[in-house]
Amino acid sequence: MADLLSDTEISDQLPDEWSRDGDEIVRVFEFDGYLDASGFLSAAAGLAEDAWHHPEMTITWGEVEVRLTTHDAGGITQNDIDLAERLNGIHD
Ligand SMILES: C[C@H](O)[C@H](O)[C@H]1CNC2=NC(N)=NC(=O)C2=N1
Repeated sequence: MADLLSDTEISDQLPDEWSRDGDEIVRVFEFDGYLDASGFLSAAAGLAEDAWHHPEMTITWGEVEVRLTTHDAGGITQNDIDLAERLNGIHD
């Protein structure tokens, strides 16, 4: 199981456009419309399944909010940081 990151490690490693919210890291990805957002959601789900690390994702018109935490560890681990970077990679 992945170890919890320290506050310093989290702040040092937060990927671009992500922020910390307690025991989660969060980013709102923006899109031109609902179908673009849903396409991202589907691709993100594939990356999550591939990583076997699953975020909470909320889709609204033109936005997908992604929240990551490691449930097994009870907080933020390297798994969250790594998946956040991969999600940035399919959006930015
Ligand atoms: C049994 C355990 O829940 C699974 O191995 C995986 C599934 N996906 C997961 N996703 C997240 N975000 N945290 C986990 O701890 C986690 N665990």
